[in-house]
Amino acid sequence: MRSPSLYSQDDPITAAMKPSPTETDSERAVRLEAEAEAKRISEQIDEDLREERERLKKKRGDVKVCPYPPFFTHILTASAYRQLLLLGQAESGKSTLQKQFQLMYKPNSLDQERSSWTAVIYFNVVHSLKQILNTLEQWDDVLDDDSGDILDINPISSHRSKSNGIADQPSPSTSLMDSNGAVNGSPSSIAHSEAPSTSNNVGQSKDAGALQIANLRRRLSPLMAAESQLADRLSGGITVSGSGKGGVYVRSGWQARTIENALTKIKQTKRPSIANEKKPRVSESQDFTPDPMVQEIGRMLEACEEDIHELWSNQTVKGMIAKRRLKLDEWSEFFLRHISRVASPDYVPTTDDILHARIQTMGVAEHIFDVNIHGKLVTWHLFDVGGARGQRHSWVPYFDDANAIIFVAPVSAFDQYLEEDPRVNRIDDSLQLFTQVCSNALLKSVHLVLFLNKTDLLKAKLDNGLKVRKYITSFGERSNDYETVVQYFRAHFLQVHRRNNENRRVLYTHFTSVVDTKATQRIIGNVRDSIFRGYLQSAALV
Ligand SMILES: Nc1nc2c(ncn2[C@@H]2O[C@H](COP(=O)(O)OP(=O)(O)OP(=O)(O)O)[C@@H](O)[C@H]2O)c(=O)[nH]1
Ligand SMILES: [Mg+2]
Repeated sequence: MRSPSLYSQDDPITAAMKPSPTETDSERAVRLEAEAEAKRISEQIDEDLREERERLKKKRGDVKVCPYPPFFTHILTASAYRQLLLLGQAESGKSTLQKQFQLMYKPNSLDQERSSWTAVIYFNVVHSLKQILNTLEQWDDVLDDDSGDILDINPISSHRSKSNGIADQPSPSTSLMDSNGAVNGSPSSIAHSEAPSTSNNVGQSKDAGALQIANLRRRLSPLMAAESQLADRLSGGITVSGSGKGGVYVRSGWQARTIENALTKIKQTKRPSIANEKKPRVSESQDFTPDPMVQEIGRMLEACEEDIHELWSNQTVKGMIAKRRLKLDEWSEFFLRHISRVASPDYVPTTDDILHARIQTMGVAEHIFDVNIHGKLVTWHLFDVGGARGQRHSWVPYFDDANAIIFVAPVSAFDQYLEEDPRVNRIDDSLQLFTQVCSNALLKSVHLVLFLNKTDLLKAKLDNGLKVRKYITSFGERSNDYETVVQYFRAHFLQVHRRNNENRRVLYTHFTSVVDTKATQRIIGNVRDSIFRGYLQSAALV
């Protein structure tokens, strides 16, 4: 059983990387093997990226012709090549933020890769269904004597005394949102409301419920079998140890490879007609190469749409979510709620779908944008890193040339634990990581921006009655409202910064929900301006 979190300032670097004191020989062997494997893959990626950077340096046309007076030209020329790192733990929202940069500065490129996100979204759906079915199976005997099909009005009562460990798993979850349809807009239309069982028909209704789940399991089994095919397609066949929760890691440029790897090259220059305004527009000129395997899984999804609805609206499933026995990933709910659209035959991911899609970053992915700063084009090289512990050593080679860092910390994660080490609260891990970043000698002059992210999910959790003090004991008796909670977390990050700020640099903080395009793009604009102002200040011009 994990103890509640109390952030400690004691040597967080060692604390973050320390193996368990009770680690057995076999666990140690597994850990060392996993670390060696992660290191090997990471080195290969570093090598690929180094080559790519060399190639880019050679053809660097980043410095644009500038009509400014000579001294100003010098400043803009020197600043014309900027490196921006997105750092933070796994699932914090770095890649989602990168997509917002892409939307803002290179919208066409998102259009070009739109179709490759279909496989990711199918994978997210199939994986979520598997998670539901597996959890149902694990709770089978408990449900027999616990009427799991009756909704619990108190979503945080987790009935741990009966737990077989599932409720303690560190799966990130916004599943609480489900317990209150009014808040999250869960489609009450698909939640068929069965009358609660009376004492006379309890046994019968349980049998019927079990039969219904068994039938669904059978009908959905071909789809479940497709999960590994999708994972293989996305990862290019590379399995990374510690992928956790059955997730998939992808390398830089996976979008192009996914399409390239498709077995046939059917060029389709015209997309199906798009009647609905909300449907995405795929560039007419774009070559679209459907992957037959992904198409086949699309057909399976279409055929199983009713079954997926039935499972998602099943009272036992809803009850388990409400009781937090089933902790679905936050993106699961988004796609299951939109299953009719996702399972439709002419499905093309919307921008919102792409922002909610989940795929783990392996190593470091570089993205290049031309950013307009006061009429000048400055080329930004944005590095989106993998945030899982096994990936973090690959960040260091990028520290030397970094000009700015956006550190992304998910404040909704106060009730979640690291996939890599279920004893570590995610907020603790973020604080430890932020300490490392603030105190790193290579980064002491880097412009530092902090995104306290996933504020939408934090709000939903607090609205659903989740108590911060249950997970963060130092929170004490403070009020459990959104403003108090975010300011409390912010104060902790500011304290870390203050304690590690020999250079007296400014820390810019923003409360964000990076799936919110309008708000995030406004913040990106602020960040861009603050980076530029910081540069001019350091050049003593203002
Ligand atoms: N609701 C909500 N979801 C978010 C937010 N930020 C990220 N997400 C979702 O969280 C999941 C993880 O986000 P990613 O951007 O993939 O996380 P990451 O930091 O790149 O993770 P790694 O690549 O593993 O290091 C995705 O499904 C996102 O859609 C947010 O502010 N609100
Ligand atoms: Mg990522």
